[in-house]
Amino acid sequence: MAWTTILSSIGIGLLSGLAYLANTVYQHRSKINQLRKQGIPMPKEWSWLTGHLLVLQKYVDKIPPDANVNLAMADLCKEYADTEVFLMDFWPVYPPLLMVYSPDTAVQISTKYNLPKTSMHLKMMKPVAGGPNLISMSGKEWKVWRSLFNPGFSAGSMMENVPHIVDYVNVFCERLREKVEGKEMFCLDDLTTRLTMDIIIKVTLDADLDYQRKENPLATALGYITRWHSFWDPRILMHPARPFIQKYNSHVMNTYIRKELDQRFTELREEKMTTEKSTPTGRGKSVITLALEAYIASNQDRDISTMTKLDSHFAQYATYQIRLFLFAGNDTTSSSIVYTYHMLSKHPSALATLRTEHDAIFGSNPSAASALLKQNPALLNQCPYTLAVIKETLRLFSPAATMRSGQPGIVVTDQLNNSYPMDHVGATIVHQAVHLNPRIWPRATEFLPERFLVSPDHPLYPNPAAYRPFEQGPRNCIGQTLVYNEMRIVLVLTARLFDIRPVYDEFDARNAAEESWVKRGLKSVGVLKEPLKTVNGERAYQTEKAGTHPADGYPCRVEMADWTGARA
Ligand code: HEM
Repeated sequence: MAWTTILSSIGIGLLSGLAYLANTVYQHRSKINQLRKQGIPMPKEWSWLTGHLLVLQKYVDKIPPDANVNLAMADLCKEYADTEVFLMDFWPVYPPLLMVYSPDTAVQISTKYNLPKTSMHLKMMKPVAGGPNLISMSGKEWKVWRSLFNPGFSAGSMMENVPHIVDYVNVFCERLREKVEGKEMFCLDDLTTRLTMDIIIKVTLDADLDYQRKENPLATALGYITRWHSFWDPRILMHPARPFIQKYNSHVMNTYIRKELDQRFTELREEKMTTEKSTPTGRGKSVITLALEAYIASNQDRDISTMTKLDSHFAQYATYQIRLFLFAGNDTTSSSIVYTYHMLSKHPSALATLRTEHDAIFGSNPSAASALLKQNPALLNQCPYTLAVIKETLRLFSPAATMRSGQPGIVVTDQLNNSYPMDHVGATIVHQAVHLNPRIWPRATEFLPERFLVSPDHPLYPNPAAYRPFEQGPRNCIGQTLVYNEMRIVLVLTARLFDIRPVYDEFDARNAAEESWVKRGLKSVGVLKEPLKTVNGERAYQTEKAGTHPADGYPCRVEMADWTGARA
């Protein structure tokens, strides 16, 4: 009797669970079905069970297994060239999203309505930041933290960082020289990631890690978190080891940052107690300093001598933001530096124009540029072609995108004036697609830095709404001035000294030679397939590794350049 009761209770529990699940699926999919009936453009292979998940998979299968999912999405976008907006039902993996690559619709989402972030943002960014952060926050909470950090990332503040960046780039040059001497093949991505890590840690924590020369627990922990992070790849997201690895490294990062916060707080407190000024002087506005100044300012009613330690809630939130800066400021910039070298190696005439510009601004001796930049950081602003090269690289290889939540009553329109109600759907602006939109960009796939230098009446002049590597509107990237400075300094100090070229053929041949005989045998009888190695003919495709690192870390060789330029 007791058994029958237990079994029937389990049965009823299971049935109720199934009924709840079926009802949730039905409720969700019927909303999409309704939009389908209203004629909202979307792939027709929609299913009540899987939505559009399998549709995207078809495109993912056409690119290498480690390629960035946005490259597959950009391919799918081409099928909606008339509207430049279509719906993808990714639920339950992601919310259903309008895929947008029309500049005008993008402006409505980012600027006109400034739609909030989705609940997925916190979920996706939590392993990286540890908790709520500038990327995931919305509304008032976001505004408070953003205004707190805006001055620290201002153009003026960033100019103050130029001398530090020059020092780190000089170490990067030394490392490149070692590679020249060693005549070895190496992964450029590793060197640039260490460089950008040194820079972002200096700007954020005011600390010198010298990570280009030696290991450091903070940088290593962030490296692990990044390697075990993905916005899409189920092989990483569902890996059973992932939560443990991330938890451990999260702890390492929190401990390190908390120690820095406490130490800097004690310094600021002592400084404040011994000076009359309310804000400390003599220290650059590093992110950590700004956060602490705000904390002290918000406690002005308290006697500073009684504030012996940081409020733990504040310290926790400040740690999340600092972790975000370290993540956001490292990988994206490092990949972008690699892609700039890649473009220059493919376009020798652009490289020559860039070098000529550097000769004109910094004189014919490349080694003199460091000292000149330190003396007068504003010289960076006299290099328009250098900036154009960077902008064009970021157009062709954008490392990010934006996702926003829907809102009841919001309706966006496409270029044909079709309406898209956003009551139940969010939106993603697909940067890789908007930047290659052939309706907007003449010769869209070509590397033409001059498009950023021509006057508005020139056919190449870009539509400002179509160029959005850092997004637009109030939620644009806080770090963009830092990125432009960093990348310009790297080019000024390296482009005339080194010739860097990719050596994927050599890398692939070496790997093939080292392949086990079992693998070779299985390939020869067709059991194992040779994996795809290019996307649209590009071997250095963007991968799923956070920050869209180039495939296989960009194997390359470097030689001293025989540029004589102005000296000739
Ligand atoms: C090439 C390098 C970079 C690119 C392409 C890039 C791109 C972007 C994009 C597209 C967004 C909007 C994301 C969204 O809407 O969800 C964003 C936001 C953000 N980025 Fe960057 N970023 C870069 C480097 C940096 C750096 C160096 C920092 C330094 C701290 C940084 C910090 C942030 C932060 C904090 C946000 C959130 C801003 C907010 O919502 O208020 N990024 N970035």
